[in-house]
Amino acid sequence: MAHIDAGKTTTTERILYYTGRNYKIGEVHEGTATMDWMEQEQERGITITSAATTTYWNNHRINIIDTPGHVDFTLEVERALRVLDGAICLFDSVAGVEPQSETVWRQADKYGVPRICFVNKMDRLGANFFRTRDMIITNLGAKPLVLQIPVGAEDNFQGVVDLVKMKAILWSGEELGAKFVYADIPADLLELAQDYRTQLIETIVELDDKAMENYLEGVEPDEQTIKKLIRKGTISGSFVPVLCGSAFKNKGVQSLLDAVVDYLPSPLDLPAMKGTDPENPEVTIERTPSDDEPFAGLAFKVMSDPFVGSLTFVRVYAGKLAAGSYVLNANKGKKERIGRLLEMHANSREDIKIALTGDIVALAGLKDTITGETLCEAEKPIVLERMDFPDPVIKVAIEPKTKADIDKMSVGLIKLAQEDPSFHFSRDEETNQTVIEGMGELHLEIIVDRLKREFKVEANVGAPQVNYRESISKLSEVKYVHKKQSGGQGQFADITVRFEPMEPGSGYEFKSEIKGGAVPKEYIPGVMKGLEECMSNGVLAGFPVVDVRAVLVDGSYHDVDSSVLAFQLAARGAFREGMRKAGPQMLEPIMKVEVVTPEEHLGDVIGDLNSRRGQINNFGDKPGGLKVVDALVPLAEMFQYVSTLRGMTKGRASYTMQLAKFDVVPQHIQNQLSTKEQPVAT
Ligand SMILES: Nc1nc2c(ncn2[C@@H]2O[C@H](COP(=O)(O)OP(=O)(O)OP(=O)(O)O)[C@@H](O)[C@H]2O)c(=O)[nH]1
Repeated sequence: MAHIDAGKTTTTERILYYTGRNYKIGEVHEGTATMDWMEQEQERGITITSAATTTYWNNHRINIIDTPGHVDFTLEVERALRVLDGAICLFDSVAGVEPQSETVWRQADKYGVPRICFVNKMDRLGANFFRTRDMIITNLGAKPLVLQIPVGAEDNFQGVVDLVKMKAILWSGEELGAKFVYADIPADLLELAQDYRTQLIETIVELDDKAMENYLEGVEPDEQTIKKLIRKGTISGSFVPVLCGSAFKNKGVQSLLDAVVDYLPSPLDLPAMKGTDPENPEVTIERTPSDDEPFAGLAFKVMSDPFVGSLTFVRVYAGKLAAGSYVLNANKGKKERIGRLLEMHANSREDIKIALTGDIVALAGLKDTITGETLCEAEKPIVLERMDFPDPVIKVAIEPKTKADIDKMSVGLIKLAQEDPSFHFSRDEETNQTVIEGMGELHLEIIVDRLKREFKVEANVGAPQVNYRESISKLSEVKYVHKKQSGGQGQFADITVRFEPMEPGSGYEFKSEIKGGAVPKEYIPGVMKGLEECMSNGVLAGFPVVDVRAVLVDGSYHDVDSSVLAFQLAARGAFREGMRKAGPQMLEPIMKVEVVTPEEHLGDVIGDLNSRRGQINNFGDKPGGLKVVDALVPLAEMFQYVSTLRGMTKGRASYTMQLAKFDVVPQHIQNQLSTKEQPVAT
């Protein structure tokens, strides 16, 4: 995991080569990287989908997922971190810890994933290992444990000093299979190496009383104990080991692989996986990671596949999964037959008979299972914790160029949405328009491109629009009576609903405080349904409503005329009235933007950000005489920023942005939005 361009794919290619999976090394810039197998990835030199690959090193099986760095594909990082047991966090040694590294670091924190840092690109002009180490402390708030220091840098980068063995490892060339030798530590590095070795030992003996006692008596732990303690502290998150190298020049990758085996957890090191009983969601169930436990696995990715229809990637958390067997989809309560079981190697595959605890495998031809669902042994059902799916922040209208393509487009959109839960689409029956929603301009551009290439649909695309939200600013309580008596059976429902604002990011919640059956139990689902329907359609301009709790406080019913439908209709009425009285407001996504620019363009960059309603938070210096500007800017003002910035700085500045928060839209813009038409394809 890393910021865009730190070298994830380049490093993964070396790993596949050294572990004997590939016989040649694919290069990202030549469009031949194995892991970037999609055409769009090869053309653009970026990773879009996460390919899962299995390989072996020192008698250990390693499953690798190479994640994208671009923020639009954050879902891929999220699902990889949900199912992997450890991560390598890569840094560009010139740029150090970049904004997207911070984001993925926080994501890894959320899932408690132990990690190793690899300071890559040590061959580049301006490489600085120690500055990057310091930034791990200041920017990530983590505790780095330096296991290697570099021998030379830039053109003269030769290898590393291994502080565990107290030996230099020098690579003798830059050719693919680059060979290395162990050598004595160069004299000019001896003192520095000794300092860092002392820091290393003093940190790890803290984890073991016996080792600490010995150390205080002047006896250092032996190599085996050092490794054991580094492993212990890495898994518990006490520190993060830091290594360095240059993937592109084939230096440092073998020792990185050793570190993966030595320090990152095996699936068997992990605590029992928590889940719930599908029949009774309040009951917690645990599954110990062991082949002897009943099978439980999580589907974390679904990919359409030209040969087998669809491939469902599953991480096995407990037990065994055999080809030809039946399992239960615990979320849906449906049985699925495991036809083919495949071990994936980037885009090739191998049929296997059985998968064991800890394995990541692909299942061919599952019928009902989607991303985030649990497969398990039918007699021992469990629902494992799902993963978080980010909500789309932008949308565009699309329309097939010919009427004949309408059906093909629907098929394509359904398939793409199955693969990618951060992509949504909807069809407005009234205007006959299809709107696609995603995480950013690049995300939607790739979707449209895939529609064209994989589903042969040419589409007209409208201008991107922000996915606004609506919320409320104060509490309101309304009584609403739905009554109809004209002809046929009458309808009656009476409810009182309180609408309460909630913390940003808390979504929507329903609660019932009904006592004594004022609204009978069987009608409450009607109220819930009516409210839920309205939540996707706010009262100001029809945007989804968030951060609201609706509490059903009171009501009454009629013995003959009340029905679920009547309560559903009452809830809709209560929603409309209640929201209007609760100080409704529009929210917009605010992006954290970081621009890196040569000093001479700094004034222009800042002026332009100001004109985009930007709030400049910070200035600073970057290596190479560059300036960095941090700002918060509404996403609505950031469309096409890439070309403006390029024009303004003659292509010398770069920027990244990510979602920081949702904030209230200024009133004059809210007024425009409430009257504006929804997006139209051009
Ligand atoms: N000089 C130098 N260049 C490197 C090194 N590692 C990677 N690169 C180059 O950096 C660029 C980006 O590398 P990638 O491997 O695509 O980076 P990535 O992190 O996978 O990028 P995304 O998937 O797009 O986020 C490519 O042009 C690589 O050749 C290195 O060690 N030294």
